Amino acid sequence: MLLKVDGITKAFGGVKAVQGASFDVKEGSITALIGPNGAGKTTAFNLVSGFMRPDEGTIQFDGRRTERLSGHTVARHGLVRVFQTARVFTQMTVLENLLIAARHQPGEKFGAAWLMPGRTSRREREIRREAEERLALVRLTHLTHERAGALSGGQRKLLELARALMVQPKMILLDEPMAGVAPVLGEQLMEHIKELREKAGITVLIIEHDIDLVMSISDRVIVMDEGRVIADGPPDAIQANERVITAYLGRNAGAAA
Ligand SMILES: Nc1ncnc2c1ncn2[C@@H]1O[C@H](COP(=O)(O)OP(=O)(O)OP(=O)(O)O)[C@@H](O)[C@H]1O
Repeated sequence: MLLKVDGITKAFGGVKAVQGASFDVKEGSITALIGPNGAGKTTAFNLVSGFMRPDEGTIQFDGRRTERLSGHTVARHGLVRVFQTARVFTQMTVLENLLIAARHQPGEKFGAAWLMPGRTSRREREIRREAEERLALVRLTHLTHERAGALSGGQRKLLELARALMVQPKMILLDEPMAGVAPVLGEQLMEHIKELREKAGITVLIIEHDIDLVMSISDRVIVMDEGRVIADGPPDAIQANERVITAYLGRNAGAAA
């Protein structure tokens, strides 16, 4: 197991967003985290990625306890979060967005020298080649020198994904990557996610509301409801699970009433 989450709890005032949730993510898997609105999925992501500290419980990533570490440190250990809203630098080109991300790699001490023509070392050329590879992986090569601000929402998400890959993560957390993306680009994005696992061996944990998509892409599905993990298993078993059906249908019936 690459990630082991044991009994994490997080409350905001009186609201227990996550209540003693435990789950594991196997190395090399695509695992989906699903559940009705307010189930605690985003809070669980915040805890796992070091953006928040749990009130209780432990988190182990790649054999190391991480629940007290900052998001920055967790990312340096190889667990990187890709945001629902792409946070690209709009004034920079697509390529520059990736080069900047590489600066935060462990061991990178130099400044923005490689953004200046004529001052490229071997390492800088390597980084540039890596950036070009990442852009090819998400099919953005044709936009390499375009200003990031000119990209569509879906393209920005692909850029954000490529940027997260610049730090060579072992695992990425994707929060609703399909939200607001045109269907054609969404399908491509899914293909890229599968390729990440197949070609780069990256482990993926994904929050996604589109159940059909979750069922088609993931090896395992973890279901949360009211801050707890209520089911965990392969997609077909989850689809047939009575507690899961009740959690979703019960909520929908309530909303319709
Ligand atoms: N920073 C916060 N302050 C107060 N309450 C919060 C905060 N973050 C989350 N909550 C509450 O915690 C509960 C779980 O929220 P969370 O966003 O983790 O659920 P979710 O499963 O990601 O939902 P959605 O699918 O709607 O994004 C909700 O009741 C939410 O209102």
